[in-house]
Amino acid sequence: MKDIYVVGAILVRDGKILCAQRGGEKSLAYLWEFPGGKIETGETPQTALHRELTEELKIDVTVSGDIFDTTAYEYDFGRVHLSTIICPLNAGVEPVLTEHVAIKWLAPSELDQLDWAPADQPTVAKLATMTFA
Ligand SMILES: Nc1nc2c([nH]c(=O)n2[C@H]2C[C@H](O)[C@@H](COP(=O)(O)OP(=O)(O)OP(=O)(O)O)O2)c(=O)[nH]1
Repeated sequence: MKDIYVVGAILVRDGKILCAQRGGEKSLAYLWEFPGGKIETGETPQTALHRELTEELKIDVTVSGDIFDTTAYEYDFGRVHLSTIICPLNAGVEPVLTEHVAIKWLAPSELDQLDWAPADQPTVAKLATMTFA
């Protein structure tokens, strides 16, 4: 099975977390995820995430945190290893949707209202018990 290394951002603002909905033409259509993508050769999770957030959401975010969580899930197309990093988002910085069909800002305890990609579910459960300033 192919191993796919992915990094996702837990973008936090005003105590809420940004949730992004995948498009209908992609794999895992319409499921919710953390914005991000595949780590390319020569990239660290942090540099890959900075690149992906610039490409996907047109935001310039300082990605300096450590890995918050790593999960693995075997999809029919490969085994996704998803690492997530918490990134504070400054007030006034507005994401622009270029790939996702919707975004929502939810409190940690509200995250389970959405239909998350399977690889994300353990991380969502871990976040659900937390509070962010
Ligand atoms: N960005 C992101 N990808 C995730 C999450 N959870 C999860 O299973 N994935 C999967 C979807 C994709 O198979 C892969 C990320 O690839 P990508 O973001 O670079 O590419 P993509 O959505 O266009 O997917 P693909 O068409 O290449 O399969 O990881 C998540 O929270 N964020």
